[in-house]
Amino acid sequence: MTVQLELVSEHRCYGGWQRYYQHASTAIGLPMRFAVFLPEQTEASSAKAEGGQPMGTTRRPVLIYLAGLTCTEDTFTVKAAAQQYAAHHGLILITPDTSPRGAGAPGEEESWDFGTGAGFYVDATTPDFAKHYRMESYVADELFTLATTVLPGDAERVGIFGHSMGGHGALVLAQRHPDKFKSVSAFAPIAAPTRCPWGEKAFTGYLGEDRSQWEQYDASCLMSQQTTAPYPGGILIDQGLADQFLERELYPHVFEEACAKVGQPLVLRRHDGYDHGYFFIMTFMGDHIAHHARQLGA
Ligand SMILES: N[C@@H](CCC(=O)N[C@@H](CSC=O)C(=O)NCC(=O)O)C(=O)O
Repeated sequence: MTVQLELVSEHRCYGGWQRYYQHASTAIGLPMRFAVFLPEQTEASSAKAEGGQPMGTTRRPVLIYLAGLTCTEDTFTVKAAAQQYAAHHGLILITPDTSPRGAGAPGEEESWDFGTGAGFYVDATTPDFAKHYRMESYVADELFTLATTVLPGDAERVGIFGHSMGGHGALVLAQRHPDKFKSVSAFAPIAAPTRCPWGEKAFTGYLGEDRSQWEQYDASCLMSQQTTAPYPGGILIDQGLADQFLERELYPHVFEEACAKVGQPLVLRRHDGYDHGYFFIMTFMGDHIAHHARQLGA
């Protein structure tokens, strides 16, 4: 596979490197951007990066983070305080943008909860969106492959987590691709998108009016249909109780019920006073990265 990754910028960080890349995405059919933190355990070097060669010789576990509505690859990178924990455990952290940019689909710029910045990590099937809005394929196939071939990630040790729309993405992609993602966690995920306004709007636009098609991208529906626990090592979810979106959009109790029904171990922690933002996320980031490090054998 010949892949041209354009290094947009790199920054020394906790003994490793924080990098931003752009590339021509085959899944999306447009340029895409992602950020990656390479811990020093990958033996990254700026000389190798300048030469455009794969950097690092030691394959390390990878953790993919999916961000929420309105975010880019930069949001988690600068706001979540995650690199210090990844450096400690020797984990590679990768976070993609949240949608195609400049797809030209009708209505994609009209609202902050649909279209640009709101790809919902699905492969769209409606005619207006099917060509470029293919975020499931982008994350689970293209980014996964980049992370474990061009970048020095270990393909057998990849985990996934995310926040809000990205928490939904993590819980769904993990269940749809358990062969690829060996650990999963989420911050304030949209846990039952077929029941909430954000999910109804996105799924109507990306998947069409037939609600039976939506269930394949609803973490709670997927979990309730499992015959055995897909993640026997456990799933971790943190939820703030002062979250402004909790009642209307998130429904963590529905996912909790689905896990109980199929015997999926779940640690769902509810925290007084925490809202939906990155101060909440950074508070519990160390626990999430430790959860993945344990399950990935980092
Ligand atoms: N613009 C919106 C708020 C958008 C918002 O809160 N986005 C969240 C994710 S929400 C679910 O996916 C986010 O992560 N924002 C980035 C940040 O830096 O906080 C509004 O007007 O309410």
